[in-house]
Amino acid sequence: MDAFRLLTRSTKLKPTSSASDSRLPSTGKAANPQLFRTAETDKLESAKNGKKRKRGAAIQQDEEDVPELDFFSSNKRPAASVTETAAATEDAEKVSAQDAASDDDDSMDEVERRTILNSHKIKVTDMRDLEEIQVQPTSTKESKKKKKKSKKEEAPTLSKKEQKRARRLFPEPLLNFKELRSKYKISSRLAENVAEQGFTVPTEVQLGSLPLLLGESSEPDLLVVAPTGSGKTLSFLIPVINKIVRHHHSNPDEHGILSVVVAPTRELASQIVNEGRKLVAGTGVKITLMRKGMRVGDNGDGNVLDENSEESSGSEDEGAESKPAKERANIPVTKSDILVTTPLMLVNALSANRTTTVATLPLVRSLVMDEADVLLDPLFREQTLDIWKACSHPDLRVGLWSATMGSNIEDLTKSTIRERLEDMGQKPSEPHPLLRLVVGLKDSAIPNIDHKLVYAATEQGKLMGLRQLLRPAAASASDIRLRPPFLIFTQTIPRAVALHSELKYDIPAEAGGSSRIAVLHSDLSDGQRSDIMRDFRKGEIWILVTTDLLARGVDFRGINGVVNYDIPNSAAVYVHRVGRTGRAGREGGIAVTYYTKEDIPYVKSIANIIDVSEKLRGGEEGEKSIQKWLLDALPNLSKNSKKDMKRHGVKARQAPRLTDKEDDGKGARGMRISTKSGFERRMENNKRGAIAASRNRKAAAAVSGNVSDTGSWAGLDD
Ligand SMILES: Nc1ncnc2c1ncn2[C@@H]1O[C@H](COP(=O)(O)OP(=O)(O)OP(=O)(O)O)[C@@H](O)[C@H]1O
Repeated sequence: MDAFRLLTRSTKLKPTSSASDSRLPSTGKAANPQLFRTAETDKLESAKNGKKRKRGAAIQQDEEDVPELDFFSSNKRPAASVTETAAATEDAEKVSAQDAASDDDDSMDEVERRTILNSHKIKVTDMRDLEEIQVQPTSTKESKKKKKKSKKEEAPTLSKKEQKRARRLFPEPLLNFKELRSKYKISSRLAENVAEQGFTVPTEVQLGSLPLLLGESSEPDLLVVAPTGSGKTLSFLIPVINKIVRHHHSNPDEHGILSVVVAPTRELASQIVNEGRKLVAGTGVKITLMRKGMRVGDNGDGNVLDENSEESSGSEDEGAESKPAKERANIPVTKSDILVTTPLMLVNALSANRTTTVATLPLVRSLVMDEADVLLDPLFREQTLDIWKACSHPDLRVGLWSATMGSNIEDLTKSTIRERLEDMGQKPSEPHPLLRLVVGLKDSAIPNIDHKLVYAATEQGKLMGLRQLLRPAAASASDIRLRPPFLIFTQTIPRAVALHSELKYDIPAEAGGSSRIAVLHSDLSDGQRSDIMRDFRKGEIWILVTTDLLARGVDFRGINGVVNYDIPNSAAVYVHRVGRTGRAGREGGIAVTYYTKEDIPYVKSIANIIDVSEKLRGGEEGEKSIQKWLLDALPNLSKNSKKDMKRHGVKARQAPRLTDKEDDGKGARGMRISTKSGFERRMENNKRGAIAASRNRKAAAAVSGNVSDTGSWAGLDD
């Protein structure tokens, strides 16, 4: 068969049975959030857990007690639970401390640890040079002993395999959330706040990373690569908050920014603050979202944060920065412990919009980089490194978290840690390792979603395919069925705008009309962006057209699917985009990727990711959507073309930015997103609406007393 015809065959589409509708992410039924485990370790873990439960179940919740999760909203907490009462905290500290004492001697032997970590596909590695590991062994007692064994002489002769083995660590895993208090002695109020989230089982990344960050060994610098939606936020927030609670106890007079969390987008930063607020309630720790106009940096009295400007939320106003110096001096200064920020926002604040040298943040002991690979990518690298270097405390620990991490990022991390120490001329109070924790296969997509790679030939073909997708009611058995809510990704802002204006009249008035579909991108104001995010989370918007702005980190729990209307610029972007569905182990999410003739050179890396994800999932060869013939037939991309694609996307879609006047909402000519004019579609839509309304009136008259279900999603009728 001719190679082109071969390539243009779409992957096999499995009809989605109606039964699968009942297990959609939006139905809110959270499965076990762990992606990898075996029956053998289930038994081992429950045996261990059983032993502990007998001693007291203050924090661990039983399966039956778990509240059902809402249609992609955040967990609700009873108002009373968040009131900050110091007395209650103290009482709880005493009770839980008694519990804690009874659980002390429950450590596992190395075989058990290995079994559990391996079955959850958790791999912990010491990233330092072998010589360093021998001089300063850390982590578990056993690995310490091993490494002490005259490794000095052995090191130069070790084979690569042996070196790998020497670096491998098997720390104790966290079996349940109760252990946070009983074994790791975290603040009782924090432990309660975690328990109130209603989570029953720690996810793999929590299971592996929390003991490393909370254990007795010296806190490491940590690089974590774990699947999308696997609970990394909780994994870094718990240790950061706990460290600050401890700090407040031991240094009651030292207040200021003790931790900085950096995230690439405002949407993600604000989500981290929301998660953080649930965890800090009643602990005395304060978490703040960085906003324009806030004053931060060393004023000689530690780090200050001008909170007056925080109230200027959402708007683009210049806040305190624009106020005369006299007025600014009178602004009451409140101190925050955790600052969550985008890189540019903090660097601008530290350097008066790049007009001065970057001020320091001398009290910061923890720097968390969420989506670290993108923060250290050339796009943000300079700003992120400036922040890293501004954190001048010798005992700073860094955490780098993402679902994807190239080896170049690991190298950059190692060299930055080294350079920073050299520049400072001051040694940390105790030596500590740089560890790497990987869950599953590095840089792979989650195995619990269905991937569909669909050849659409042309731009028009994609639009037709998408419209087909919007009509689940009319779909035949062989079609893909995707129920809202879902996200649609495009390559550029003009294309997102154009696709939105093309689709918005497709939604019948009786189903909510154009208000059900929205577009979100970085050209919108802060206020517009947060309104759209809020409405999508509330379920008022069903379809959100967006750019890679929302590709990373953003957690809409009940999203049923993701449509890559334009193929992603890299395999990593694919992993993050599709990871917006299938969060916390939810099954039933779908990721549809359309590709055209122009895209064929770029599809192989995506097909490979899908192939690996399907292998991780297991199942029959015939059930896989990526067949071997497709992988063999797709061309490989050169290194340079990959780089070019990562930077600019598919060339043909790089629409020159149109001015507002020129923008007809349809993007550049050759790559227009349009089948009919907006006017034609509006007229058609009005006509459809009138017919449907008249049909409804007749039906309502016939069946009196029955409430019509026009608000629910039944697809878009022709
Ligand atoms: N142990 C748990 N059990 C069930 N749900 C959990 C657990 N831990 C976290 N979650 C939920 O899982 C969802 C995803 O978590 P989070 O946003 O931290 O993922 P992530 O690993 O940071 O993903 P991404 O790589 O996409 O940023 C959240 O809704 C969170 O509340």
